[in-house]
Order: sequence, then C-alpha cells, then structure tokens
Amino acid sequence: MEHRRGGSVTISPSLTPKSSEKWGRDLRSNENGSSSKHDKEKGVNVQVLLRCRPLSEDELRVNTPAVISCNELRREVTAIQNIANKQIDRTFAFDKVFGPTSQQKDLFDLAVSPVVNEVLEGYNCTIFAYGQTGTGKTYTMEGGGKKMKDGELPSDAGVIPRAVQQIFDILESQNADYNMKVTFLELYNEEITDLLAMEESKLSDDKSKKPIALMEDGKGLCL
Ligand SMILES: Nc1ncnc2c1ncn2[C@@H]1O[C@H](COP(=O)(O)OP(=O)(O)OP(=O)(O)O)[C@@H](O)[C@H]1O
Repeated sequence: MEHRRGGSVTISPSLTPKSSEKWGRDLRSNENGSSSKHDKEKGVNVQVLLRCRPLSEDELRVNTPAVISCNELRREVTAIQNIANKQIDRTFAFDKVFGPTSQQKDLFDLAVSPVVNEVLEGYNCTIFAYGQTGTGKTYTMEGGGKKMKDGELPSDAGVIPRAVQQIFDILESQNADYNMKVTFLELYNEEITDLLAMEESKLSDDKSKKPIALMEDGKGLCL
C-alpha cells in the first residue's frame, strides 16, 4: 500500500490487516465505535483504523495521482496499482476508515472518545499512530497547529488535546478528587528521553533532555 498519503491509528496493538481479508468485525467493535462488555470478555479489544490524509497543495500542483481510495461506509481501503499496464487493485479491511475529507473531530468522536471513557472506567488503553513519514501521524495525534481561542480547542486540534480535555471535563463534572500524571517520552535512536524533565538533565549533551536507561528483558523486549 502507498503509505505516503495514509497513516493508521491503532487503538491497542493489533493484527496486521491482510489484503481482501474480511475479519469478523462483529467481534471487534460495534457500530458506534466502542467495544462492548461482551467484546472485552472475549479479549477482543484491538482496533485498527486507517486515516488517509488529503493531497497537499504541492502534490496537487504536480498532479500527484491518487493511489488509494477509501470507502468509509464499507471500512475498506483500495490500493490502486498499475503493473505492466494492468490495473491491479487490492482491498484492505479495517475497523474504521477515515478518508481525506475526515475532520479531527469526526475521528476523535467516533474512534477515540469511547476509549477515553474506558480509561476513566479503569481500563488501561493505548492509542498509537503508525505510518510512513509525512502521512499525518503528528497532525492526527497533536493537531494542525492552530491556537486555542477563548479557551476553546481549535478545529484542527488532534487526539491528544481532545483526550485531555475530555478527561478533565468528565472529572470536573463528577466533582471528583483527582490528580493526573503526564509523561512525555521520546524514543529516538535507541535512546529514551523524558521531554518534560526539568532539572536533572545536566548529564546529557542536550541540556533540555534527560536520558532514561533503556533496558531489555530476557526476551529482548524493551522495558
Ligand atoms: N488530515 C489532514 N488534513 C490536512 N492536512 C494534513 C492531514 N494530515 C496531515 N496533514 C498535513 O500533512 C503534512 C504531514 O503530516 P505530519 O507532519 O502529521 O506527518 P507525520 O506522519 O507526523 O510525519 P513524520 O513521520 O515525518 O513526522 C503536514 O503538513 C500536515 O499538516
């Protein structure tokens, strides 16, 4: 699949989708995007979503051809390939598909908001974005860079600010006694850094970064 214009947002780790393979979606998620109690009991709590970003102005200017097409209703993405003058399309199924016109709010409301609710019910949840460079991971997770206005998130705010807002909105509405801890880790070239660390960064070359020991367990997995 052409990755330059698509990125996938994964809610928990997942099976890799296979060409033309239609999984039992009924086991994976219900129509409104939240996994049901029944799903959790079966241990099926992983969803793979695909988001395809629109072509940039530069790409439009040089008439970059569309190489994938999204069918949001059928939750399918088709990779259009021309091999030896023969068009060979391959279709991939996902739990959800967000095409080039999808908005940040749509993606959040349909795919992420139910997961944030589950966090507040006590579940551990992970959302991560995966995709080739330039496919829209940062845009999807952080946002397009517009500033907040009158205390409101901008329309291009991504998953992270929206999730934080939802968490605080719910906690405030419950008059709950709460504290929240945030870590912001960067893993780059096998070095892990706490980007929010303040003082203790003196040992690092880059004084703004605090390196953290990266360890492996007996199976070679990073801890
Ligand atoms: N859904 C979208 N709508 C409009 N513009 C988008 C969208 N997704 C991405 N873009 C734009 O496409 C460009 C590349 O996106 P982004 O920087 O998020 O990619 P990335 O996957 O994080 O890349 P890298 O891995 O290189 O950091 C940016 O200019 C971004 O604003």
